[in-house]
Amino acid sequence: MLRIAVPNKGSLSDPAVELLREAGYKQRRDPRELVLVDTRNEVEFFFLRPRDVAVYVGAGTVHAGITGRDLLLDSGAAATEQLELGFGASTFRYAAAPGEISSIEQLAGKRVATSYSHLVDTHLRSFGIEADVVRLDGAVESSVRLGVADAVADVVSTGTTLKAAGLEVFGEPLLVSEAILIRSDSVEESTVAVLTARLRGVLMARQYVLVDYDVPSAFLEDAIAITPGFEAPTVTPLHGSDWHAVRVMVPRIEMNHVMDALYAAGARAILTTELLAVRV
Ligand SMILES: Nc1ncnc2c1ncn2[C@@H]1O[C@H](COP(=O)(O)OP(=O)(O)OP(=O)(O)O)[C@@H](O)[C@H]1O
Ligand SMILES: O=P(O)(O)OC[C@H]1O[C@H](OP(=O)(O)OP(=O)(O)O)[C@H](O)[C@@H]1O
Ligand SMILES: [Mg+2]
Repeated sequence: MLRIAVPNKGSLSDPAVELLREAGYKQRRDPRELVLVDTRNEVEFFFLRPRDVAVYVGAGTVHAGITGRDLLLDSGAAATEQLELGFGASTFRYAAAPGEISSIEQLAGKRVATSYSHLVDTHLRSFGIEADVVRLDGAVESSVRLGVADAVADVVSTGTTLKAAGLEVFGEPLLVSEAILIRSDSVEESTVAVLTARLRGVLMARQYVLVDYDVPSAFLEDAIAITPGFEAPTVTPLHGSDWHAVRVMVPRIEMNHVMDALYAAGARAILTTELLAVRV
């Protein structure tokens, strides 16, 4: 049975559960449940701390998991990024009190507080900088005000937490992160092929809509130029008339522009439909 690790709390937990549910997997209703067996899909889900997901997957006792790229890199686990999941976006950045430290070089000899000590150690070493990395469990933004560190390295999403702590980012981001599906290095890629295809299918269904329209044959090529689709749109002649029906996938964010352009090009009966899941 395939074993999958899922964050049991924090910002990745709800979107991860929602994604798996949309992909047809049974998911827990009670946040206290730690294990859930989906017999229909032959999958066992383990709800673990976000930081521990990569550790279990790296050990190979769990085949795959959902975590953040930043957490995977910090763990140093023997696991590989398999698929970007389109949520939990963040950057990982250095920050300090304004005017105190404004470049990575100035961190030499200073104390840097973080919950991601491996990631920060590795980054500083790659710049040849010797600094004292202070490992904290969370809420690292308070460490400067409380005199435990001179700078922090932490997850930044909206920047609200940093601002409230009176800190400003400096230097280039250490990395750009988002939620990812990871696979243990000790399992074949084929082990997680169905899981990956299902998740990719949900992500595509979220990004695309299905557009149907009728168009006079004389304007068919103009309309197809507006909606080229992935490979080619499905084109069907309409019975007893000089019109064609077209069905094509369109990126959701372009949907309204595409409908306007199709109408202007002579298309009519333009319908847009939500997709539930996709395999391409
Ligand atoms: N405010 C946020 N917006 C988007 N993603 C975030 C945010 N905070 C954290 N993340 C992402 O979520 C993951 C960390 O999850 P989270 O902070 O929920 O777990 P944790 O810090 O291990 O647990 P906890 O905060 O409960 O101690 C990282 O991949 C991080 O990039
Ligand atoms: O840029 P923002 O939108 O303000 O979000 C970033 C904050 O979110 C995370 O904290 P979390 O809630 O996970 O608490 P933690 O520090 O205890 O992990 C992260 O560690 C930052 O503190
Ligand atoms: Mg956190």
